[in-house]
Amino acid sequence: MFVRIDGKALAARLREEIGRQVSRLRQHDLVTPGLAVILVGEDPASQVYVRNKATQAREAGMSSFEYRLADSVPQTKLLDLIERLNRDPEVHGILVQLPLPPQVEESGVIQAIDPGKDIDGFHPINVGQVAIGGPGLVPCTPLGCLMLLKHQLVDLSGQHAVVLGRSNIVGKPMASLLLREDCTVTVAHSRTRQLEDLCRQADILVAAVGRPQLIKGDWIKPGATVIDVGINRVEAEGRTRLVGDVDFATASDVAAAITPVPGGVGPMTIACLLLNTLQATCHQYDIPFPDDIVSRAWGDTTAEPT
Ligand SMILES: Nc1nc2c(c(=O)[nH]1)N[C@@H](CN(C=O)c1ccc(C(=O)N[C@@H](CCC(=O)O)C(=O)O)cc1)CN2
Ligand SMILES: [Mg+2]
Repeated sequence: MFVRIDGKALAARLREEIGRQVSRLRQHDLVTPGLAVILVGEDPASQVYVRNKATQAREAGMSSFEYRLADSVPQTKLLDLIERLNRDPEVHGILVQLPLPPQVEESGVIQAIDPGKDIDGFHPINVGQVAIGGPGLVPCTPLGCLMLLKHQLVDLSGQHAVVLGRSNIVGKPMASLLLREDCTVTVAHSRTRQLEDLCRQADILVAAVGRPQLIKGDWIKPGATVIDVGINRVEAEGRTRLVGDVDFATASDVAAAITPVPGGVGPMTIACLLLNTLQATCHQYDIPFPDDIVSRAWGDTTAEPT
């Protein structure tokens, strides 16, 4: 039986459980987790994502601090703000929404964030921890993908996972996380030869290439589990529609399970951001982090954050 993996519903349940944990911290007068979000410029999609992050943080009982900077902001001003937030005791998680305008150098900005408050998990210290299987903050999109995979499959050991895309935000950390689950991992990208043949060998296919509906049903192994990370806006018949990197209609005839777009990975990204904020807060206050939070939310054996 084909399964449409309902990331939207699973993310809502996870956010509810995070909210319960936040109110537990607040009831005991321990701390109110605080999330600071920095947006540079006026990219319409980024504005929506930042608004959703702030709203969902408040709904979970967290404090939310939003900083909107002009598109032309000098790098030094952005770094000064990050430095101030690093020292602010009411802020436990900091993120800078990507993409950044061309005059701002992304890696310098990411490295300015205190690794303990880097709830995006983009700082080289957290990237390194994910790669060596150590403690640290895991990037939200691959963490959400892993949770959806474990919800669907429970045990990933021995599965051949093909990750399409090698970005620092999704492809590379996704490959590290799947290796930690004892998958056999292949990372493919724009220069990979015989891409279709490779995809057909995948028990697990994670598509993060940003090419609308590139992956058709005949690229997929029968019974595979497909995670679609793509968020592509396409114009059709005078309307804008959101589609993934996977052609859902043909893929659903072949795959066992697929995440839809919208309503799959995207909502999990923001739920995992709140989870990372809770984790960062607990760590900063030496409060035990409730390791079973995902299974509490979903009532199953799904992956726990690391
Ligand atoms: N600092 C960061 N920047 C960016 C990240 C990130 O994780 N950290 N990821 C993306 C954008 N992103 C979060 O920031 C994000 C993208 C999409 C969604 C989402 O819920 N999508 C919905 C559809 C929404 C729509 O209509 O556009 C869905 O898939 O159902 C959430 C978060 C790049 N930048
Ligand atoms: Mg690529």
